[in-house]
Amino acid sequence: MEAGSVGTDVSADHVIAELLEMGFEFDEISEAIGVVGPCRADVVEFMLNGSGGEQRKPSVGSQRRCPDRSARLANPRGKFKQSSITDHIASATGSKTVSRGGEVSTSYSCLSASIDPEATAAVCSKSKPEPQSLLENSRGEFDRTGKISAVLQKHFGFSCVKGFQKEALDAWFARKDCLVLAATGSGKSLCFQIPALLTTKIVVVISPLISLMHDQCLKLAKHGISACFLGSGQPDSRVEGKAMAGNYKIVYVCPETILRLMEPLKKLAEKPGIALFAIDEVHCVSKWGHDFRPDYRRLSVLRENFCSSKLKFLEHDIPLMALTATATLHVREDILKSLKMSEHTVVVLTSFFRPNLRFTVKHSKTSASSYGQDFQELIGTYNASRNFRGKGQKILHEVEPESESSSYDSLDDSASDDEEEVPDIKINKLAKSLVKENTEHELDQYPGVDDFDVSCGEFLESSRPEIFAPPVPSHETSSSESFDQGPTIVYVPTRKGTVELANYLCKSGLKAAAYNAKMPRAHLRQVHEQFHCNALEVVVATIAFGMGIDKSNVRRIIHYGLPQSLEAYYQEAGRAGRDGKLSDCTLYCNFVRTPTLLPNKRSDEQTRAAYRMLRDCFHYALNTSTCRAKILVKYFGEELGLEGCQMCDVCINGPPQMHDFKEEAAVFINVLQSQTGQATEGMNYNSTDCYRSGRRNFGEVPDFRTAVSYIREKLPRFVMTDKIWWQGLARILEDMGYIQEAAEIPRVIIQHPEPTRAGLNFLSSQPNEEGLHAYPDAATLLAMTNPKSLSSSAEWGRGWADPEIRRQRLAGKTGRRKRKRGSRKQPMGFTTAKERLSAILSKSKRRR
Ligand SMILES: Nc1ncnc2c1ncn2[C@@H]1O[C@H](COP(=O)(O)OP(=O)(O)OP(=O)(O)O)[C@@H](O)[C@H]1O
Ligand SMILES: [Mg+2]
Repeated sequence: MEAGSVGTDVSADHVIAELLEMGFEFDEISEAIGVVGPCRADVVEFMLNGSGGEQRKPSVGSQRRCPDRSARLANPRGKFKQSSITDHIASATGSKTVSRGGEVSTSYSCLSASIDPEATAAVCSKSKPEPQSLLENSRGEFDRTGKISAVLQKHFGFSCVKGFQKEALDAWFARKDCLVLAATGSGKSLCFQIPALLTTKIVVVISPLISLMHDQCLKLAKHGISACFLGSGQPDSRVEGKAMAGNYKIVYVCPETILRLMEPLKKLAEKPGIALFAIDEVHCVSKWGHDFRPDYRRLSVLRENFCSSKLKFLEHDIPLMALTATATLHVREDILKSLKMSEHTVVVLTSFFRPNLRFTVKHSKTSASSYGQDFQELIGTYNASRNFRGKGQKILHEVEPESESSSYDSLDDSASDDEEEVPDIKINKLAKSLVKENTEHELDQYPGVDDFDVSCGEFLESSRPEIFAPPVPSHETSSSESFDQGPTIVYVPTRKGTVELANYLCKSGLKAAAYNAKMPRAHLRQVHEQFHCNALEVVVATIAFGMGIDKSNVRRIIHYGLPQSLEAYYQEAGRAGRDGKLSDCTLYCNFVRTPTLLPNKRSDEQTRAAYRMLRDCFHYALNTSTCRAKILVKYFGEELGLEGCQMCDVCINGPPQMHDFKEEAAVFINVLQSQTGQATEGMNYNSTDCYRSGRRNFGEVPDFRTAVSYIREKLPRFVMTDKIWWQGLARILEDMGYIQEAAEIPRVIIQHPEPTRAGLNFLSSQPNEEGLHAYPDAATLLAMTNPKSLSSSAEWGRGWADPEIRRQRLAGKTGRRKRKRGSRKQPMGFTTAKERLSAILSKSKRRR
């Protein structure tokens, strides 16, 4: 709770609006205001603790009872009253603390204003005495609350820690291992930075990216805290030596390096001591996560080596604190196990919901030919705000008309290297040389590229720490003024895409730069710097740019192409709106193109998991009926309540009309049933009886394409239907549990669907069933509304009805697809691909 940051001077109306937004009931608020007056902190305090002692918490689901909701919905962009992360996470959302033993507690805390010192003491009293160093500056009298408030205020300018930060700090005080799961931008870094300020010991932080370590060290130095980072490149013995001698309060180390530094770290643990090992972005530990880094997995050495049973000088094990914003339940379990975290690990879990992020999905070809349509609005926005700002941007307009000179591929080599030139010209000049190196559709597979040209660095505390001004309450800025400003990050899948799109945006007058792992490190570093000092409007990047980046005013995250997982998507989207103000996260996805996995070495098990993640992501994009924020947090195991976010495209537009898929579903399942030779009790659906003569008649295995081709051939009313439409139906039936994938490794689109028992029951009972009503997904809607065929298979289907064409095609003479020589896939047919399919057959036989 930000006590005092919103003072008593704001009107009662404002306080009421804010607290309604947070989810409190109107009656409660007005009762509290009647007692304590119109101060938000006092009102919350009263509602949580004051009236009858009963704690009440706002439920996320009830967050949207604000009376002005309809006005906001009508004009969400203009007069939207922006909610802030600080409001929702610091004050409103209690964090759940769960020990691995199962103990759960919920807390609402503001150390400086409303915390109950006895409650805090209760946590301490269960633990051993405080470390000596914690007592040093307080004349033997330990005042944890006051001390935390003091360092927080002194170094960071914040008045209080958030609930989940306090939980994590409590775990550290109790010397317990701790897993912190909190939304992007919620402030996880403070959980491990504050301990460094409360003891004479050192905090060691394991972090996956040099750029991330660099940014954090730079900020810490500005806040008067000495720090250094040790990357994986050429070691600098001077910085490393100083770090291992305890000269910096916080030492950031990449996982590869920490494994090399085990012996020096043991000495450091002896003197001056290691207060904590923090493992940031800990989802990188898990093979089931989206950013698996094998070296993260070896970090179990920390628990194994830095315990009192191994190091006799230690009075207790050095606590581990693992932190992430994107870990599913499966990944969380894997983290605890892989890092060998203690049985008593405290799990601090807060909401993953980001109330100020507005999610939208749009259909697009996501190719260079669609830039014009898709980026028109973005270009217009920046150019309009530049014109509005007038003079300040003149220098850029002078450059832009020579449009060649502002694009990557057409800069003049002879341009002077004058130091005084404007930054975006410098970036473009540098980038020009990169174009040739980025012409392939290569992919950046891991965000974990060491994207800086330095492998270590030291950051001494500045003598006059810079105190960041506390965030400006959102009602004090006009949303229409602030929304359009602030930078944009566009994520594209390929390196070539970064250069092409950045080039296009530059030509359209924007200050844009490309960023991918193949570019020279000097360029990457420059883009980082330009981005952070607001010299760039748009960074077009692969996944190499993202994790942990903490720039407060990013207003838009655009994904131009489907990410590989919802974890990656939410992680990247989490770069937006870290100041708590309304920000847009737009995903452009080609609904009719089947997404594919990035080339990568994977075991079968990992491939299966990777396809599952990609499928979940595709289904998110195709969804037309469930709030997007709801799907996203559900993915991380959280329920958002019935109302949803009320901001995403689905909440705003509402679901499409339901469609009765009964007839088509019966036909489809019946054909599949015949393919697999499954018997159905009492099947009497006349229109499809003709397919029941056994699968040998038209296919040897359940096969989606064969089934659809067969339906189009046999039932004239379906001859014009598109494959995309049937894929949509298959998704619905799979969701309902009527069909399942028979292949060992399910892909994004079902390939070998076989009816389940429930599907067969539907088939036998369906003449009496009322209907099979479902929302068509986005691809199905396209197929229903688009008069043109979406997939080339529609044409294939049309021709298929002609016996002669069919004969020719089966003979491979006029095959629709001419496969490259050496291509692994076999042409579709009824007697081919035996090896590949026999595995499926035997699996489906086993199941039966
Ligand atoms: N108690 C607090 N009060 C106000 N602001 C805070 C507080 N704690 C952290 N912040 C601010 O929140 C912002 C985000 O913090 P941080 O980078 O630690 O987020 P994060 O949770 O690590 O996000 P990510 O998962 O994206 O890395 C920072 O700019 C920080 O200053
Ligand atoms: Mg972080």
